[in-house]
Amino acid sequence: MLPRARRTVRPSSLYTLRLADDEDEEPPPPWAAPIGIANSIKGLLEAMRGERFERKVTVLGSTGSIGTQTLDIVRERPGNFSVVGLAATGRNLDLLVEQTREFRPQVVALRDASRVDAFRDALQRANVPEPAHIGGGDAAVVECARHTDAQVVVTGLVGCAGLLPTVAAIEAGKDIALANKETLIAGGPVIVPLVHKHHVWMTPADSEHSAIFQCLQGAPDDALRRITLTASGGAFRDWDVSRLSQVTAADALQHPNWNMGPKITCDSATLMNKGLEVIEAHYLFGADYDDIEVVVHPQSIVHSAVELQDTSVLAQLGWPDMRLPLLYAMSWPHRLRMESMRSLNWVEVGSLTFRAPDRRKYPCLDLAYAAGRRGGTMPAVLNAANEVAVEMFLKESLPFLGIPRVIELVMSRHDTSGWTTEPSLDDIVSADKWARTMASEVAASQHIQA
Ligand SMILES: NC(=O)C1=CN([C@@H]2O[C@H](COP(=O)(O)OP(=O)(O)OC[C@H]3O[C@@H](n4cnc5c(N)ncnc54)[C@H](OP(=O)(O)O)[C@@H]3O)[C@@H](O)[C@H]2O)C=CC1
Ligand SMILES: CC(=O)[C@@H](O)[C@H](O)COP(=O)(O)O
Ligand SMILES: [Mn+2]
Repeated sequence: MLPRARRTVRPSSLYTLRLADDEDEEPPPPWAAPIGIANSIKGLLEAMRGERFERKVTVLGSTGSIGTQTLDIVRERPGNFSVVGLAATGRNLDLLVEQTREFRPQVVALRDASRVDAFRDALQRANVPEPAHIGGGDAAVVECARHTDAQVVVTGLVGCAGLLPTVAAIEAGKDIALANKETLIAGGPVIVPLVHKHHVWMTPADSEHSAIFQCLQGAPDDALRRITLTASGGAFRDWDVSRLSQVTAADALQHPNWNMGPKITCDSATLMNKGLEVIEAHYLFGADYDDIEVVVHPQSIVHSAVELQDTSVLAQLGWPDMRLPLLYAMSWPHRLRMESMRSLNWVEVGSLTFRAPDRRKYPCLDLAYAAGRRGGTMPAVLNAANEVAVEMFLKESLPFLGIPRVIELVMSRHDTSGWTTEPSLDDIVSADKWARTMASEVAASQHIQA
């Protein structure tokens, strides 16, 4: 058996990125190996060159929960951040116009091309100068993601729709502040090597992965022994499992601690969000699935923890406020002060409690572990089936308990002949497409609806 250190942190971990050797490249110099040294060198070089820390940012999903909080950061730290591009669907035109007025992006993309004319009209009515580029459709979102001037792309759009824009941004040499976890779940086998190839940084904005990332600063890259992801337990954490057959979308959207978009809020209620985060942690930190555990922590103050080889446990704490992980993802390795962010008050927090997740109540968690362990295109299939099932549940055309049933059936029908653990982007995109069709069919069946 391999020593534990070798099993837990593989060289494919994203944080050996610039340190990892491409096959035809020199192996990394010994000084480059520990993450802490690499971080301080990056920050030190900037300081030695007398550079002011400034980053040009593109925000994909600018009108959503992640997008608006990212722009709150830009608003509060204009000396450090400026906006190059904004992308949204075009559903919320007023907000997009207001963001264009305030942040003066060079490029705005509307996924719904039919909204472009209305956007131009609204800009004119509001006396807002037109950005240099306005585009519509999926291709425009991809163009926005790779627009020349941006250094960092914050991925705040929802679902696997983030995959191709993220690939384009990486290929264009942008650093990625990753909120859109579905992209890494589905595309991990392609995204991880691509990040290495293009020597970009992918910093996690998801609160748990940001916590892990923060705890690993300064640790040698073979130091990680185990990851503990904390879960709030979602809307139904205090509900008896017997009541879940009756719950509505409105019930599922009552998150106890976080104010987020509808899709992720529903994922929190099924614990699929945590399942997706297990797979996300696997790709980001190179940890084996056996070394990633989930605990329910109803207060959402401890955002996750790592155990190091010597059993020392490091955790990151803070109020449930996404601006902190977003700020760190955008400014790493710097630490910027935000006056609007409140210091943690230990006495106000009072007690921190932890318990094991009820696996009967949350079958999505085990489905995600199974998909992650299978690897290849199975996580893409899990994710796509979940996206379809959640959308149907939110439209009240699928019962809550139908969500895991749909996912399990679609996974069981995924053709694994000619199986590869290293699928291409095309393989992933077709698996995603197949799973969506299959999920819609399966979800309509009497057996699932019962
Ligand atoms: N919210 C949070 O606190 C957290 C979110 N995440 C992840 O971040 C991502 C975003 O979540 P959240 O902000 O809650 O979602 P929201 O639903 O609040 O916002 C989604 C945003 O993406 C836009 N959008 C959706 N699809 C597309 C597309 N195909 N092309 C361009 N823009 C698109 C929406 O535009 P429009 O407004 O026009 O519809 C909106 O601006 C998800 O992957 C989620 O899992 C991770 C951790 C925490
Ligand atoms: C804020 C964030 O990162 C979310 O992913 C959050 O973790 C959701 O809460 P749950 O712990 O309920 O999934
Ligand atoms: Mn999270």
